[in-house]
Amino acid sequence: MTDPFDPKLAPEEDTPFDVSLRPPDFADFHGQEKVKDRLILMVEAARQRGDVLEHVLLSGPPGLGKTTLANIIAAATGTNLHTTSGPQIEKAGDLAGILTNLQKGDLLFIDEIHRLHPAIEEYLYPAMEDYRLDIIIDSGPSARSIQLNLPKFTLVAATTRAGKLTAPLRSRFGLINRLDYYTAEELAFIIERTASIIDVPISAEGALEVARRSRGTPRIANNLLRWVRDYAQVRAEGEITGPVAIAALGMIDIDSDGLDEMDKRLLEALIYKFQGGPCGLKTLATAVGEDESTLEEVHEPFLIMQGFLKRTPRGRVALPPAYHKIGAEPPSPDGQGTLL
Ligand SMILES: Nc1ncnc2c1ncn2[C@@H]1O[C@H](COP(=O)(O)OP(=O)(O)OP(=O)(O)O)[C@@H](O)[C@H]1O
Ligand SMILES: [Mg+2]
Repeated sequence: MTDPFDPKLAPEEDTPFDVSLRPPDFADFHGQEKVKDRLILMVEAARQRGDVLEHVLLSGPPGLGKTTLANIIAAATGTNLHTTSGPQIEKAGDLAGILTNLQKGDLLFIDEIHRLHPAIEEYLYPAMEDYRLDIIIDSGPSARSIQLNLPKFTLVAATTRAGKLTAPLRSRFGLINRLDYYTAEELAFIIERTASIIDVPISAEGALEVARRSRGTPRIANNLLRWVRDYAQVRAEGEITGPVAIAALGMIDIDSDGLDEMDKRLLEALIYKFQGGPCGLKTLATAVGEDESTLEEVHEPFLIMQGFLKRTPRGRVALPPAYHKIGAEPPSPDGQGTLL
């Protein structure tokens, strides 16, 4: 059952809350040091040469800062940012409209680029490589191809599914950056920053307790913080201390590892219904009543990173910590299951 108060159910779209919390520049963007260093260097190199920045791909699970970084890159290069997304570009004409509207040096941000239609993707290749658009007008015998020259622009693309990108598209990016989950310490820092923006007192211990339960994800950390603030205001003295954070997050069934109800349901299904796996994604998705892509993009990467689950060619397999998490006995190493 879904809990209507689960802050993780807050819309994925950026709410005004989200926008006001977005770090405006590299200095305010905490964590992802490697990615940040590379981007800062690229921006500086382009600036010194008076050139346009190379195309950049940002990949990684939802809520880790891809859109935020695109905005920061635009601010750092002092260029106009045009934002669109894979599913929004339905026809080649939509892409042509966007590209022909760009001015030299502009930054085009395409979110969810893995959802771009393959036929449209092909128009993007010459646009990215040679700043040229080949479009076909008319159809049948009178079909003609015309070429338009585009201004030199930078494509910043984001994807939660880097593996789904075609090789030709991937090879056209100067730099591919994978964002990783944040450590609890990094998230605690981000939480303290957010707390000061929304003006709620928080202790170091309180920030760390929220951070540990945030699945390595700043968006979740900010959402949980919002809930903990409400709790602290109504049930405590207003300050978020360690015990206040623990009690607040316990009330919405977020456990000490940040696992939510769907994560636990997934592990339970895998262990109790499918004897710990291997179990195919489709079967698992049906068993827990969740969409396959949500399991694959949101729940699994975190469970894998935490060592609860592994993906094998034959399907998903539960690892010993998963059994402990749901209070089941792991199978003995000799392969004789002791489950039932
Ligand atoms: N490094 C960071 N420091 C501080 N806040 C951050 C950081 N990264 C992300 N955030 C916060 O988390 C929120 C979500 O980030 P963002 O929208 O950039 O994620 P995303 O990777 O684009 O997610 P999606 O894949 O769902 O589009 C932002 O509003 C921002 O406030
Ligand atoms: Mg985004």
